[in-house]
This record gives sequence, structure tokens and C-alpha cells, in this order.
Amino acid sequence: MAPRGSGLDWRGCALATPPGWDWPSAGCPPARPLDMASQLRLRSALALVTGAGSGIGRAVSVRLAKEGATVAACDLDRAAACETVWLLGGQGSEKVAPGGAHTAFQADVSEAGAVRRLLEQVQACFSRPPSVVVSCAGLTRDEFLLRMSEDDWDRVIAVNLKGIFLVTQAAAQALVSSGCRGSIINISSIVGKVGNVGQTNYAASKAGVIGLTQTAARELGRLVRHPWGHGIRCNSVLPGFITTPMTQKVPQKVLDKVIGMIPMGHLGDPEDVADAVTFLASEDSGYITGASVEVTGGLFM
Ligand SMILES: CCCCCCCCCCCCCC(=O)CC(=O)SCCNC(=O)CCNC(=O)[C@H](O)C(C)(C)COP(=O)(O)OP(=O)(O)OC[C@H]1O[C@@H](n2cnc3c(N)ncnc32)[C@H](O)[C@@H]1OP(=O)(O)O
Ligand SMILES: NC(=O)C1=CN([C@@H]2O[C@H](COP(=O)(O)OP(=O)(O)OC[C@H]3O[C@@H](n4cnc5c(N)ncnc54)[C@H](O)[C@@H]3O)[C@@H](O)[C@H]2O)C=CC1
Repeated sequence: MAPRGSGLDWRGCALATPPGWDWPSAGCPPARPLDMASQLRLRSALALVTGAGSGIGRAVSVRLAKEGATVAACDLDRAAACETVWLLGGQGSEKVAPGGAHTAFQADVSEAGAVRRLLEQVQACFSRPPSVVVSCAGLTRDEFLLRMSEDDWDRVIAVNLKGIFLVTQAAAQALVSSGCRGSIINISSIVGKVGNVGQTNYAASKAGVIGLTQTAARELGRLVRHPWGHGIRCNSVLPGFITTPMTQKVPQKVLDKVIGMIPMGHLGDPEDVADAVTFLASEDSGYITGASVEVTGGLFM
């Protein structure tokens, strides 16, 4: 183990420190430099958001951009991703984030080659890896267990679980090889905690996201040390019923039942989830990793 204050990380590799930084003789990173307290919490961040073309992913993209992040908005639906970027004031508008123009990307997160190319394209476009990665891409193929097809199982697991594995792995590889710290936020669901009628595939995928994220948090927390932060943090967000195109497919009689079960008495908005994601993306959550943050109005607390 390299001695504290040596400027070397736990493997003896040089720490990525800002120019002119000198480790205090005590070796303990000093309190955060004053210039960290900026009015935009994500001023220098490059954020990759998957599923950015709709619902929660679009709301996350808007919120991160408001905090100063440059957003790489990725979706299976390129036109939808481009629409999100237009909303952010990216290509085609005069507003540009401090870190460069917001940009749309197309990729199917369930395909390894597509995810590899996505990270290559993002780094080629911005000359750095994304320091914030939010995986929102997901879908449902609801059916009772007794009737669920293998294809409905396979597709939901491929997108919702394998997709998050591929994106988390590719992003972490890029951050570690660049010596950069980061915050990875994976969108699970309260269904991953309690299950749900008609969703054996979806519930399994979302429960898997929680376990994947906790394990990634254990492995990545110390890989990259930084003068005023440590490693790559990985957290899950577990939304409840949020009003998006995904929930519009739910039979009204089910929606009527669930609203009565929510302590706060109403469905959530995508912006409610975006607020929690932004907190986890920022240094305000600098000592939080491996957490599962429920955004449910109290449903199934
Ligand atoms: C008392 C229970 C209250 C409901 C609790 C629900 C909690 C769920 C919280 C989820 C929050 C997070 C959501 C999320 O992550 C994003 C999504 O996944 S949105 C999609 C959520 N999907 C569902 O909830 C499944 C909805 N159901 C269906 O799509 C269809 O029912 C299904 C395709 C499974 C079957 O369709 P069909 O054969 O046409 O049967 P019916 O629709 O007529 O239903 C028969 C019967 O079963 C009852 N039922 C169906 N789904 C649910 C359910 N999720 N929870 C409880 N009960 C359900 C339905 O009401 C019918 O009951 P009857 O008494 O016979 O009318
Ligand atoms: N809406 C809700 O109540 C809840 C949603 N969630 C999760 O939040 C995330 C976002 O959901 P919503 O915004 O509600 O859904 P949505 O359907 O509005 O948006 C999902 C987006 O993901 C994209 N997508 C789907 N498959 C993809 C793939 N293979 N590659 C890349 N992009 C893909 C879609 O094109 C779409 O733009 C999902 O992971 C969902 O499971 C979790 C809990 C509750």
C-alpha cells in the first residue's frame, strides 16, 4: 500500500491530481477546495444518460443540464434522443453547456458491440469519459407467469439487466483507464424489492440491477483516488409508479388500486426521480455508494 500523501494510489500508480496540487504532509486529503462550492453542482460533468428519449431519462437529462452538466443523450430511438437534446438547448440551439454541446447518440444497450461503440463515440466527441452515467433504458413485457413467453422473459432481461451490466462495465472501464472518478446511477424499480403481479421478468431484472450495482460499488469504490473524492460510486434508484409512457399501458383498474396504496396519495412525476438522480450524481452524495434510493411516495416503504 503506497504511503498516504505519496501522491500514489493503492496500487502505487500516480494519482490524477490537478496541476499545482501538492499533497499535504499529513497525507490526508484537505477539505474540499473552496472552488468546489459552485452554484452549478455538475458544472464540469459529462453525463451519459441512456433511455434519454422519454420519461424518466428525458427528465434526468433536463435536470442534469440545469446543474451545468453536458449531456450525452442516448436512446434506441435516435429521433427521441435528438428531441431531448433539442430540449436541452443542444445541437440546433444557441445554448451550450459549460463542458460543450449536448449531443444525441443511438444505441441498443442490450448489444455489447453497440455499447462499446457508444462509449467510444462519447469519448471521441468530448475527449473524456462520462463522469456521470445514468442507465434509464428499460421496457416491460408484462404477463402472468403461467402465460409468459420465453421471448418476453429474454427481451426484458436483455435490456433491463444485461443492458445495465454492459453500460456500467464499459463506463467503469473508461473511467478507471483514465484515472477519473465518477458516479454511476442505475434505475431499478420498487418492483425489484417487492415483486409485482404480471412482472416476473421485469421484477427479476430490477432485482438484478440492485445486486449488480451493490457489487459494482464494492469493486469500484477504491479504484481511483482523487484529492477530494474517492473512486467510482454506484447507486440504484427505485422509483414507484411514475407517470410516463411506460405506465400508460397499465390497466386503469390496477392504477386505481395502486394509487390508494401510496401514502402520499398520488403517482410520481419523472422530475421526482430526476431530483434524486441529480443528488446521487453530485458531490452532495460524495460518501454514498451501494445505496438503493426509493422514490415512491412511500409505496412499499
Ligand atoms: C391490490 C394490488 C394493487 C396493485 C399493486 C401494484 C403495485 C405495482 C407498483 C409498481 C411500481 C413500479 C412500476 C414500474 O417499475 C414500471 C412498470 O413496470 S409499469 C407496469 C406495471 N405493470 C403491472 O402492474 C402489471 C399490470 N397488469 C397487466 O398489465 C395485465 O393485468 C396483465 C398483462 C398482467 C394480464 O392482463 P389480462 O390477462 O388482461 O388480465 P387483467 O388485466 O384483466 O387482470 C386480471 C386480474 O389481475 C389483476 N391484476 C393485474 N395486474 C395486477 C397487478 N399488478 N397488481 C394487482 N392485481 C393485478 C387485475 O386487476 C384483474 O383482477 P380482477 O379482480 O380479475 O379484475
Ligand atoms: N415509469 C415508472 O413508473 C417506472 C419506471 N422505472 C424504470 O425507469 C426507466 C425509465 O422508464 P420510463 O421513463 O418510465 O419509460 P419510457 O418508456 O418512457 O422510457 C424508456 C426509454 O428507454 C428506451 N429504450 C428501451 N429499450 C432500449 C434499448 N434496448 N436501448 C436503449 N434505449 C432503450 C426507450 O426508447 C425509451 O425512450 C426504466 O428502466 C423503467 O424500468 C422504474 C420504476 C417505475
